[in-house]
Amino acid sequence: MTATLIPDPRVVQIGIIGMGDMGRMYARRLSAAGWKINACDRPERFEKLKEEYASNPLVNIFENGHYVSRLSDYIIYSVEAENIDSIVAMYGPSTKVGAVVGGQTSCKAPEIAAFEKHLPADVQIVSCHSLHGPNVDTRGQPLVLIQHRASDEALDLVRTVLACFNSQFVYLTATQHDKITADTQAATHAAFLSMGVAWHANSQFPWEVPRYVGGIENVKINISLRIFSNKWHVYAGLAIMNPAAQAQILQYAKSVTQLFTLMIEHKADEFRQRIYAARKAVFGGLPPNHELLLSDDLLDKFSLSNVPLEERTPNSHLSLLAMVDCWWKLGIVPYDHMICSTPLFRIWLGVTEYLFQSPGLLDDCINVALGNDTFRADDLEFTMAARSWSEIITWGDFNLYRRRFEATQEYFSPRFADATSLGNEMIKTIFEKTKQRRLH
Ligand SMILES: NC(=O)C1=CN([C@@H]2O[C@H](COP(=O)(O)OP(=O)(O)OC[C@H]3O[C@@H](n4cnc5c(N)ncnc54)[C@H](OP(=O)(O)O)[C@@H]3O)[C@@H](O)[C@H]2O)C=CC1
Ligand SMILES: O=C(O)C(=O)Cc1ccc(O)cc1
Repeated sequence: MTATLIPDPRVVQIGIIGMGDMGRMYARRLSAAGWKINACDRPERFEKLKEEYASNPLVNIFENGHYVSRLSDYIIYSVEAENIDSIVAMYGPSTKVGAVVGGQTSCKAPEIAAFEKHLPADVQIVSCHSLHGPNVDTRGQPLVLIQHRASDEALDLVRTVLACFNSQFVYLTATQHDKITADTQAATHAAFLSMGVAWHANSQFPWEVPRYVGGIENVKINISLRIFSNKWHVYAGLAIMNPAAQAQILQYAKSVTQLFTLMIEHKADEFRQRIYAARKAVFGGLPPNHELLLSDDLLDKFSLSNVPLEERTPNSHLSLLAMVDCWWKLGIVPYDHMICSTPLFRIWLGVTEYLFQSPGLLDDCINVALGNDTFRADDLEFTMAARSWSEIITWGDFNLYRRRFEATQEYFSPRFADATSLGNEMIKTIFEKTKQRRLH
């Protein structure tokens, strides 16, 4: 074992290239645990970043990734997925001899390809992915480690450094990672992105609208706003750069369109049979009388709305019916991926389970979908939004994705602070509640 691989904070230096939301979160937690950090963002941010970290003696800011790379024993690229190749091409050849390199991007195929292409042969590759956003408590959350081109000692180094997160390590190959995260994240994000765009298109702030009152509606609103408060490229990257994700978003849009068409054609039997078949495929394997992941009481606590609960209107829940239909059509059993799931996915699965497994609720929802026009205009906009996201992602158009995302982001931005703090509470409560089931 070389000296650079001794996992000792007095010897090992950690490099972080990209001091955005995730890079900063890593720098904060790792330096708090005593690790010495060398970090940079774009050269034009050098002075400001240096000033910002002046009071933290364990975080040394450098002008660019060359300086970070030549000094550090374990380097994490925490940059936009779209730019990973050009950034590794730039700084990779400056990597310290024998160092370990990894990345935080959400789709590993392009990241690993960039490492293989641009890193010197003596450099080892152990990649990582924290399966949660930067403001979530890292404790107990899945943290994927990918020992791609690396000795067991190199993996040990990464494990020792990241141990201070108290996350749950999940060991995968890059290919397994991309398949599983596509299954958990792609269609989940498509659903929430479509809700946001649909509300925007209808000029609604849903928390002001009486028909969006109640537990499930709270989740839709909080999570959708949470996604729109994040950076567009996080979602664009993992959807556009992961081919498995593209196929799933396409299927989600198809499920939404086909179910909506059956609704407006009043094809009640066909609609009902299809939903029941989807329920059997996705939830049929659960033991009888299993405990639900979520309850309405729990979800009612997290509301942005002042509208009284008594005014609750039953919803067609097209977004949720289509989610289960989509899982069924793709042969995905979402419970298989709990060990590698993000908070949003767990919540979304909890809500779908609640709708499909609470006695009577699914039939109420099917009846509303077929016979009640209250949500027709919303469902029409939702269908169009789902189709539009799917097209943008299929075309791989980052610019159009950004424009579509940022227009709706701006519309909702006044409520992001409230939605984020409520969303954090919701994630914390639901995380505690679902701990048992999550790990099985
Ligand atoms: N946010 C999240 O919830 C999660 C994100 N991820 C992934 O982690 C990665 C980082 O995400 P996040 O922190 O949210 O995104 P940010 O946009 O906040 O951070 C990326 C940072 O890298 C900077 N950067 C770009 N080019 C360079 C360069 N040449 N040298 C140094 N820095 C550079 C960016 O600058 P500029 O903005 O000017 O381009 C930006 O400050 C992404 O790949 C994302 O998909 C993974 C898990 C969760
Ligand atoms: O929980 C989610 O799905 C999020 O939206 C946060 C997120 C975004 C990107 C990732 O690669 C991992 C987590």
